[in-house]
Amino acid sequence: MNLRAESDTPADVGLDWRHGFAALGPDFFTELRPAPLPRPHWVGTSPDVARLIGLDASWLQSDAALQAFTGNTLLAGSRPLASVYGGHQFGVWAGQLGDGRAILLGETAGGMEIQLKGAGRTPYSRMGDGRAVLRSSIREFLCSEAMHGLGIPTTRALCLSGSPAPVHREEPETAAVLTRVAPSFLRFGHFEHFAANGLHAQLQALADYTVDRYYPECRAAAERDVPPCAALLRAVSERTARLMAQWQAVGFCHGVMNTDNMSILGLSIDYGPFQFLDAFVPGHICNHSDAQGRYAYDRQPDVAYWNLLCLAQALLPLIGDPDLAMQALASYQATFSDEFMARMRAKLGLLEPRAEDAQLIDAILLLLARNAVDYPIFWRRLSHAVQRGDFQPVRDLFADGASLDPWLRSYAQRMACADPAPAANLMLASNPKYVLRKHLGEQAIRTAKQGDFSELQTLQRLLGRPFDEHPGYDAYAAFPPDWASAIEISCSS
Ligand SMILES: Nc1ncnc2c1ncn2[C@@H]1O[C@H](COP(=O)(O)OP(=O)(O)OP(=O)(O)O)[C@@H](O)[C@H]1O
Ligand SMILES: [Mg+2]
Repeated sequence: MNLRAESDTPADVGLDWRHGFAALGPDFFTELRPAPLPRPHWVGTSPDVARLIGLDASWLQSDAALQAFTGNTLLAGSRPLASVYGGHQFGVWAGQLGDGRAILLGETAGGMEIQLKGAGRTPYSRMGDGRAVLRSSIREFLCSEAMHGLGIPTTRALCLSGSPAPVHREEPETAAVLTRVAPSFLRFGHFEHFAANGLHAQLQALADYTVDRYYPECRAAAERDVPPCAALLRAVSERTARLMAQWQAVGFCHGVMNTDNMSILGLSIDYGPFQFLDAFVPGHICNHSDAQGRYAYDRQPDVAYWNLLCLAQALLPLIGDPDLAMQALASYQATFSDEFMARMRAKLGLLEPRAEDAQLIDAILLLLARNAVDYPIFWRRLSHAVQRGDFQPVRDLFADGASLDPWLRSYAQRMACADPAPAANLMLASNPKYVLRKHLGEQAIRTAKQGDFSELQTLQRLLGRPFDEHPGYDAYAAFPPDWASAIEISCSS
């Protein structure tokens, strides 16, 4: 088969481009073409994301789209490049990492960057092969769209293609290319790279670009005697705090919160060894490679703050005064707490805040942890219990149902004057019925490896609207099977 990468006329699909990042110049990236991948086939597409970037959703089904988004042909007007970044991995400065396997095609006129992950080696690939495997790409495809369905800021997934090309990880696997979309793929690690190398002019240019393009309100801060970079740090810190609150409330464990996996826009990015909690185990470690539990579920808000300290350190040459940098981070904890409380109140159906809510929330989280209760099922059952006035199905989740009764009495008192209907509606819109449990992703992977993508499509549909009932699909909202606990997810992808 002719792989066409070097020869074909670029496919013109009417996308207008503006290439904001590329305008920064060659210190920030290397221009290169994606490496061709033989005999590609579709694994999944997202018409919603196609519409988001102004792409004809029916064209997305075509062979021309398949070739373009596998990197075998170029899209007219695109300007492929791999960017350079660094990062702290598991708390240790890892030096230059850069994008070893993601190639940015450019930015659409509508302001969305399009990136191919797994599109071949780049100058930043180090020892890697530049590829991504089908297994991990399916997890990223589904989780990106699941997070969006949950209303949590995230990179999006436009499409996923597979190929019989072999890729070696712990065992032989096959290659895949994920096309993802976000306003920007800039990470804390981009700033750290230039700071660590003393490239302050480039650091300034990157910060100016980020402020002008994504945080224009930070310029106005200069008029109030706050340097724009300090205002930027504060804005990133607050977005990150809100993201952490959303992750914690929904029971999402990222698994590899290195600074190169922290988005400068506060998006969830890099769906590697992630997991949505089944049982509520606060110290749960989802990454099999994380022996110390650095990225355990309950450590995530603190890790994010540590990562923000790294960002502050990187921006210090531009901010000048360490006190100003620390002041910029000062609102992190309060922003996290406020947002977390707001999310948990919604989960409990509490329409207006009251001082005693923190106690009610702490108490239920403690009970859930002591009894290792299934986290999504607890909240969904509680929502139905409020709706129907029957709390027995909630009590049934606890080995000793009576141990929940004192809390249920406090909760009933708190809800006493409230009309249950709006409370239940809020709860049903805040407590998803469907989350991408580890075993559901695994089922979709197993069937996809046999060439059957129906399971993936079903999950895509359910997780895209996770608060809806979807009659007939209760099995996807059930307890995990016994074999789920044996699935081990590592950094290998
Ligand atoms: N197979 C590979 N070949 C080349 N580079 C790789 C490979 N796997 C990972 N890398 C690079 O190593 C760095 C750290 O990897 P990490 O697993 O955090 O990210 P990732 O999964 O590649 O992707 P992303 O963060 O873009 O979602 C990244 O910069 C990535 O480009
Ligand atoms: Mg990464």
